[in-house]
Amino acid sequence: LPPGPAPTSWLVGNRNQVPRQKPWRWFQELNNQYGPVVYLQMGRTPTVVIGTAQAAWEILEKKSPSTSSRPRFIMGQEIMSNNMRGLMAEYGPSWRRWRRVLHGSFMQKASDTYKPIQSLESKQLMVELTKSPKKYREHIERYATSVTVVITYGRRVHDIYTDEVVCLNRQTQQFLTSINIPGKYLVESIPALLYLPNILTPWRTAALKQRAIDIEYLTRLVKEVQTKMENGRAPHSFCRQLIEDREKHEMSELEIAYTCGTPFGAGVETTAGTLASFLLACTAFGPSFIPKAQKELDTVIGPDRMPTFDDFEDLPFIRAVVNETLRWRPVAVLGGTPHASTEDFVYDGMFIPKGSTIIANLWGIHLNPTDFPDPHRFDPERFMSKRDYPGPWQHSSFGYGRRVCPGSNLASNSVYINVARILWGFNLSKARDQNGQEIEVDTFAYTNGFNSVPLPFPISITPRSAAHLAIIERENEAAQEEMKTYDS
Ligand code: HEM
Repeated sequence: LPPGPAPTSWLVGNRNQVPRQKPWRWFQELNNQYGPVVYLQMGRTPTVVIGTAQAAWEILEKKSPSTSSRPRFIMGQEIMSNNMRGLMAEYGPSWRRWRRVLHGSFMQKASDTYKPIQSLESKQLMVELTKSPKKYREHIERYATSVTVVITYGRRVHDIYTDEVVCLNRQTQQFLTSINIPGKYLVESIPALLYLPNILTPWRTAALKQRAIDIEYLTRLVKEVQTKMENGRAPHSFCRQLIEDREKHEMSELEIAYTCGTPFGAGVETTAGTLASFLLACTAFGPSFIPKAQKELDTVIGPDRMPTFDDFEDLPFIRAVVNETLRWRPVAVLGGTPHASTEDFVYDGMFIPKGSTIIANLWGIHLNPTDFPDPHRFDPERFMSKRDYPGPWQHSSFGYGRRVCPGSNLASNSVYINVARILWGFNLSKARDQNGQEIEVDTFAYTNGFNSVPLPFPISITPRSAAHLAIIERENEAAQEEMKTYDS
């Protein structure tokens, strides 16, 4: 077996040693102490923590036929979701069908068809940042949410606090996060408890209640799209596509409903959190990279128009800023949902048993000084030349193997277009207090959740010039006209 700390007891193994707060830091320490692959015993489940890009690539990419399943999530997947959420599904025919559908709608070429709405929503984000810069967090969340809901159901989101779809989805995600905490429920370690009657299992009741709420609103949203299709008023959307291709994919109405819930669950907090990290990096490290970024933008774009997707190839430094943002503070800090092995195998002389939970700790992988010297420093220059690093992106933000993030193109496009435009249009620096002193920010102040996103921080965001402001306003006016089609 790989090396690791001794378990504290036969029954719970190492479970009680795992810190409740930011366990990724402890995992990083273990990898520093024991090596790139560490073994833990979580209850009865063998668990492997990977701490380097190379080991993660070898295990999760090269051995992907045996390492692409998920651990059992009894509360979140089996009870609350009746095994309907593909993200937590075990590797098998039903996951494959779900994944094929997502590929068809989100990978490479398909994701290009969403660029127009990403561009339009980004123009609204720009104008919102001019009007109420202190509410930057609300604005980037509205951007990420509205793009997701337009793509999924063909309708916009104007207010993230009152929109019904957003509130219901948020409740679902919060419930899911609150029950998917390792060690919280005994039934996760002793599945035989599932056979007890309902009266003896009160933990089941709340999860079943949430399941009923989810089924009601997820199916209602699909029916709304169906009605719009019948009336000839449904813009193109993921949901409409699924309804049209229903027979080809052999999906039930409920499967369509849950599949449509996927982009919200996986794509909103990740995208908004990454953009928040970008703004935090601007606040903490701005003078070291913003001048170079703005010089590139001024040379290639100039002050008379905003950057677009067509400028992507001509903006190498902006692309480097995007990659560095994804590396510097990986939002899916533990590599997203863990993988699970479906066969015994040997890696570098170490035995990995079938049924192991495998965690690719992105905190350790991205903050490994061998691959990224001075790793906590935000430095886009790392991405200006090709380095010896496994995989297509030179970072590991989107995970590995057959489970690699199917929304990676959509997400990268959102990060690119907003990073390019925000750097083009705004001066970004530390906010100042009443005495005119700069307010320092803490680049480690992040949430403890499944996704780790920056806690609120102050930042100064002001238009670079009157000319930039005029273009931001003009572009937004035209964008609002174009987006009306999603409001009917
Ligand atoms: C910056 C934004 C994003 C980041 C950093 C990110 C990262 C990740 C990571 C690390 C995984 C786990 C991969 C693995 O298991 O090895 C994942 C899975 C996933 N992501 Fe993303 N993601 C982002 C945005 C999105 C978006 C916009 C979507 C919308 C379609 C999406 C959909 C998914 C789905 C469905 C999975 C589960 C795949 C499966 O289990 O087969 N993600 N993502």
